[in-house]
Amino acid sequence: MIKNAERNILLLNQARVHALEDLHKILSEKETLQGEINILEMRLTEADAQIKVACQEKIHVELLEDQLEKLRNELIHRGGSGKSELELSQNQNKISNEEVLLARDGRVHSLSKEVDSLKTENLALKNDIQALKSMLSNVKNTDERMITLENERSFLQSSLKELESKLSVSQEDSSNISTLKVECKDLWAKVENLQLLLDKATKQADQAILVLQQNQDLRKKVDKLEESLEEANVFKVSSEKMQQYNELMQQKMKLLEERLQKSDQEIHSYVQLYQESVKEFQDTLDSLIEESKKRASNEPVDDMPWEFWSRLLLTIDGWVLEKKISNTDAKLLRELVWKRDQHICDAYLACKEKNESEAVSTFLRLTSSPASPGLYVVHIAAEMAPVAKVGGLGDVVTGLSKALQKKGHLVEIILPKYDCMQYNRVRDLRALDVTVESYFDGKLFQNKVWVGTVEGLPVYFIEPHHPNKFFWRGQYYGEHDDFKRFSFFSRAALELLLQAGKKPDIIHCHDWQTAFVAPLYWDLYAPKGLNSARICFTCHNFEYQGTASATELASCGLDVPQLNRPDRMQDNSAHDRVNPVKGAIVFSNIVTTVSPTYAQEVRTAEGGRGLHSTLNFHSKKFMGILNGIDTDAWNPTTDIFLKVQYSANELQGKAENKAAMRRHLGLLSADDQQPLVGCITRLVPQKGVHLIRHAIYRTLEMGGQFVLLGSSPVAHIQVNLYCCFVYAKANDGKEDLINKREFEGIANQFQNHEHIRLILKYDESLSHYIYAASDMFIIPSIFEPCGLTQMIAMRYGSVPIARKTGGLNDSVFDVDDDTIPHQFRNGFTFTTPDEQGVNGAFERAFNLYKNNQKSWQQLVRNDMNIDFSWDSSASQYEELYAKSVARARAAAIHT
Ligand SMILES: Nc1ncnc2c1ncn2[C@@H]1O[C@H](COP(=O)(O)OP(=O)(O)O)[C@@H](O)[C@H]1O
Repeated sequence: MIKNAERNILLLNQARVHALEDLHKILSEKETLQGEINILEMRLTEADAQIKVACQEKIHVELLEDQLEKLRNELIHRGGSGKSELELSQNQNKISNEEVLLARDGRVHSLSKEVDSLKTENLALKNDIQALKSMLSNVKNTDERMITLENERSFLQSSLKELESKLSVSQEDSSNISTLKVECKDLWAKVENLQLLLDKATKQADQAILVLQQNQDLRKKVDKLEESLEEANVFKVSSEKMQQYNELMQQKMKLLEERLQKSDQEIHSYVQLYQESVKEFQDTLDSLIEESKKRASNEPVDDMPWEFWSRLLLTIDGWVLEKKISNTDAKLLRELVWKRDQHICDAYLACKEKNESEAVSTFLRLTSSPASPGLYVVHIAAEMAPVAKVGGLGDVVTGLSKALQKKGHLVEIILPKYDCMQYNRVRDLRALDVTVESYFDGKLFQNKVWVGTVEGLPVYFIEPHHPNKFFWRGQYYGEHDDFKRFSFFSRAALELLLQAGKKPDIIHCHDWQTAFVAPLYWDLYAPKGLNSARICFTCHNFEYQGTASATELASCGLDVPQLNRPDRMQDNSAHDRVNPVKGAIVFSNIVTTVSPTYAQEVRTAEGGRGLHSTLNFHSKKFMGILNGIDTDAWNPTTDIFLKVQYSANELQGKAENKAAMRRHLGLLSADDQQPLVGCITRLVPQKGVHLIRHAIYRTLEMGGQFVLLGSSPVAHIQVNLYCCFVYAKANDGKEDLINKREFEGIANQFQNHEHIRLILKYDESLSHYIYAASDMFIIPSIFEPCGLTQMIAMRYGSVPIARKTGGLNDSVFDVDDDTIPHQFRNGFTFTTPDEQGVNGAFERAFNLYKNNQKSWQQLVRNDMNIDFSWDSSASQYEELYAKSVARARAAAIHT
């Protein structure tokens, strides 16, 4: 701004100098013209005087002519009476008349000549006057111009003064800013110091609480001892009373024993009844499952041409002849073909892209377990899209389950029944007529069990009847008792499986919230008979480990001294704390994370958040599988949230969504070719919030538009400072609060801006719309376990600009990276998470968009055609599950 102002002042000064020069010229011109006018006026007066003299002489001449005429007439008159005398005198007169006439003629002639010359001079003078008049009017015009120039000059001077004052104000501002920056730095340093102090204080407070608790326990014991001492004293005083008291006590004990027996009998009968109903429920379920399996396996596939079945038979025959399969296997396979069995049809279609030996083993799998074509997988999770979704975890649970279901496995999901769920996305929700009792804090609590389908998947919702109303909090996470809430849920979920007599092959738990399942399963539930399963644990983000004071683990019935050990659940950095994620790594059969690059990163000290040594120790069972996306839910050709559906072959629809969204958000929509950058994210430090902020300003500088849809993981973060503090302590939420506040500030700054819009909330439908409307999508994460937004963005034709980390490194490949084959290049990447990194990638993206629309459109089409479905990732999970189950079965046979 200062530079602009200075440039304007310079221009104004130049204009002022020019105007003054013009003024001087005009003034000198005016002076010379005035001189000329004066001379001409003098000459005019002279000419007027001459004209006057000439006129007088003319009058005189006319008088003379009259006299002459009169004389002539007299002569003629006299000539008639005395001619001879007269003739003489006449002749004399004639001579004298002639002389007079001659003289007169000469004068007349010279006079008329003079008159003529005067006339011509007069005429010339008139012309001169005319010319002078026109010059005079020109001069007047110049005068007017001069006046307007003068006005302009004064106006320019006033704006110059204004600019000068602005300049001084902005100079003051900039000096203020620099002092503010210095102050800010100081403040940050102070904040950091305070944080350190806070951490210390928190640790001390924790220790103090422990000591306090121990003190309280001791005090209770002392109180009890004192009480019993007093009692003993009282009883000592009167032994009679003591005897009576003993008798009374014995009677009471008898009564109590009788009542206990009765209630035991009652409970027993209730338990029996309950077990019967559970068994009934399980039987019906099993028969339904059996029935559906039978139906699935018995129902012939009718929509395949006979040619298909014949080709299949010939393939099998070929393999027998080539001795690739045994006769018995061939017989079984032929039978499946004759029955036009769905599984062999699926197997054949799945093998299309595979080589022959892979195809043979796929077919042989059908013959080895014809009765059970798939696995029984139960997911126990805290999120599931779209009913209960905070971030990617929800998407993964639904996407992976749907893909496994498509591959022929039986998949079920167990979720908490949150009050804030999207109930309209659950079909046929109903409460079962049974309740499941589960243990917590030394007591048993009832759990109501609800069932319904979500995206075609069977889901069980657990509603605990616990006085703390664990899932009636209006939000999913961020409560002070999250550790209790989710350890309770993990145990209740296993209880449901046990009491319903289910025999899953795989129990798949996710993130710290359901990580308790792994130790609970092996320590408590396998011994109780729920022992058919292998445990798979997926960590979607090692940032969140849910550590808590070791004593808290006892609430869900786990043995604290047994588990708070360095090789089990003890946190690697705080030995009085337990770490659920570490527990799940130790106790699970399969441990995965959500991308191969992230799997490598978390095995290093920088990336593992304290768990790298545990992961390295258990590396044999640990691997990274890149997430997919649910391509049904994220499909621009069918997406109901869009203004217009579109596909890679018909990109006009995308442009229409862009125009409609700009109108919807009140952004300027004059120029279709103005690039629109999108960003949809949780506003947490992991996502590179400072780089998102930078990207907003950079977009503006480069002539683009920016739309941010950002949510805070803690809904009440702005309003409830106390909760924030609690959350900050438990989950490092302090920075989230700062980020959220900062973005609120930026959102306000750009409230009515024509190129920027910041929407700070969670909005599923708007997210779809933004993916469709944007041309580019920024993901500048500091670290990113997998990231789904880059894949969704590409599916909607929005080209990603991403930092090379974690799953982004496994899914976004730079258009200018020569080490990557052309067909895989799909976006713009940068390595260092700083402003230069963002700028470089941004400039390349903007450059291609603005200068080479043809290539850009091709890139968009390529991105939209990439297969990000769960298909191949689900196959990897399938393989891990199958291997683990096979190992367990083999081990069972050997024992
Ligand atoms: N503010 C928001 N409104 C709607 N959806 C959001 C919002 N923020 C993130 N999402 C969605 O959450 C998912 C983010 O998944 P991912 O990229 O794995 O990040 P994370 O799980 O770390 O939040 C995507 O489906 C994205 O569309």
